[in-house]
Amino acid sequence: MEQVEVKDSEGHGERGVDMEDAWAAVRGRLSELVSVDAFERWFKACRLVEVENRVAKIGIPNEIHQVWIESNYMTELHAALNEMVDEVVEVQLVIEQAKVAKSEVVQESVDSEDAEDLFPDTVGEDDGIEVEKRLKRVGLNPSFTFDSFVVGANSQFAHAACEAVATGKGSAFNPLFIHGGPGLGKTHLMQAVGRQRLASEASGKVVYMTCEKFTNEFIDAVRKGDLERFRRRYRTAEMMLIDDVQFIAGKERSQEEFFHTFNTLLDGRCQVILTSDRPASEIKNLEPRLVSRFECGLTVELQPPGFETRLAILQHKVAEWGVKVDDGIIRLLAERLTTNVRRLEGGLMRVGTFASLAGERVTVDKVEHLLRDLFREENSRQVTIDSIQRLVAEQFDMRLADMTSRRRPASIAVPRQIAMYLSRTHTKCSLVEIGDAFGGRDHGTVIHAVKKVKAQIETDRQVREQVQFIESELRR
Ligand SMILES: Nc1ncnc2c1ncn2[C@@H]1O[C@H](COP(=O)(O)OP(=O)(O)OP(=O)(O)O)[C@@H](O)[C@H]1O
Repeated sequence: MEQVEVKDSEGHGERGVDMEDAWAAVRGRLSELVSVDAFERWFKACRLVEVENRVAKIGIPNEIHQVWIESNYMTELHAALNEMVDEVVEVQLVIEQAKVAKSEVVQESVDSEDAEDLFPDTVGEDDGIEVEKRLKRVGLNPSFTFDSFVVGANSQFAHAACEAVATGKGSAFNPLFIHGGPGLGKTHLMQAVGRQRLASEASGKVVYMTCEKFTNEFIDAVRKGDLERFRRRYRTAEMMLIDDVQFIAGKERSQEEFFHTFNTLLDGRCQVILTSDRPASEIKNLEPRLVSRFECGLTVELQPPGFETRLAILQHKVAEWGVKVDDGIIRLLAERLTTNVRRLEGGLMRVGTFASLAGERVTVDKVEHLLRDLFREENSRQVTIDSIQRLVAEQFDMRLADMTSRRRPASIAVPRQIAMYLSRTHTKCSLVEIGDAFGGRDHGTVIHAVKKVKAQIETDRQVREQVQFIESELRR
């Protein structure tokens, strides 16, 4: 095999070969050394970052790739690098998360002067490769696609809205505001829209950024007296994806700038998608005019997936990653890891890696041991009647003791009924146990409270919003 010579970390070797060419050669060799499946799954989204002093750095998209490649394919990776590039003594896997990669990309673009660099307008001869390149450039994670997102009742509406925006049928959903707890797929769905736009429109000007990044760049631009360039860069986008918008809370000047950027983008018919860990109206210290701008399109929520959906997500990941784990173990993970999808992924990865390395069947005891920290955390996150009572008392500014007292003014009775309703819907406690926890009330009183609050949620907006807010706090 002919070797591609690589000498420095600037992307060029003595023969002017850049990292992309070198990696293409390594990929070619790797595709001969590992199965087609493994190659597609584990090496497609990687790149050669540099080779310096015989140490090769390989950029990988996430921790899962790291565990998997380190456990299974280091020999092949070494061999391919040695044959195609240079004799390397060490291979380092470096996680290039989308959010981090994006920052680097944007920074490069600042240096290279203006907005044109952010949005390459031409597509090369090979559209497929071009799309992958553009994904990287924009900072989108190649694995965040619609195909890899498992839809359940918890995400149906958000998924449908994102698909509509991606296919151009949701232009009225502007901005699209996606909120929900951590690890529930907000970034995944948002980036899937960006990906589709990039894949379908040759000149789609897509920008992905975290709100933290926006704020930092803004502060930097103010410091350098370079606001004009900052504005030029962001106000010419056709699709703007902004992650973790809650980060802007309490930052007055950044909010001011954000407000104007936002207006310019919407006036220019740019599609804006925002994600947040809570609804706009619940972001503390967010200017009311921004709240109302965020709410003027469509707001969708991602909720934690139910058991069936967790099971489906795990089954999908098992197939996608090619891990070998018994169905019984998959069910166990779906039963025990309930808070979010990131945890499900983490649990499955650990179990799958053990199975592959140890080459033995994973037993329930082994899972208990391997995932003991995750299970412990899940247990401590369990919603209890006590945690509900505390939260409701805090929200309604009443004494905790009144949850169990006999006092009956509406300012106490109404929150107490809400707390009973939440105890019934968010814990596995029986009516009798709930009655006991509320000062020894009988189960009929609990049934009455649950019915009443249920009806009020349907008819009374204020009660509905109060209950929804407490529910979102319980999930944190
Ligand atoms: N429905 C789903 N189907 C398949 N994978 C999912 C699903 N939901 C989430 N994931 C996966 O879970 C992980 C976490 O998702 P993501 O980063 O989008 O969460 P997030 O809501 O943006 O979290 P955070 O607020 O912490 O940034 C990702 O690897 C994502 O691919």
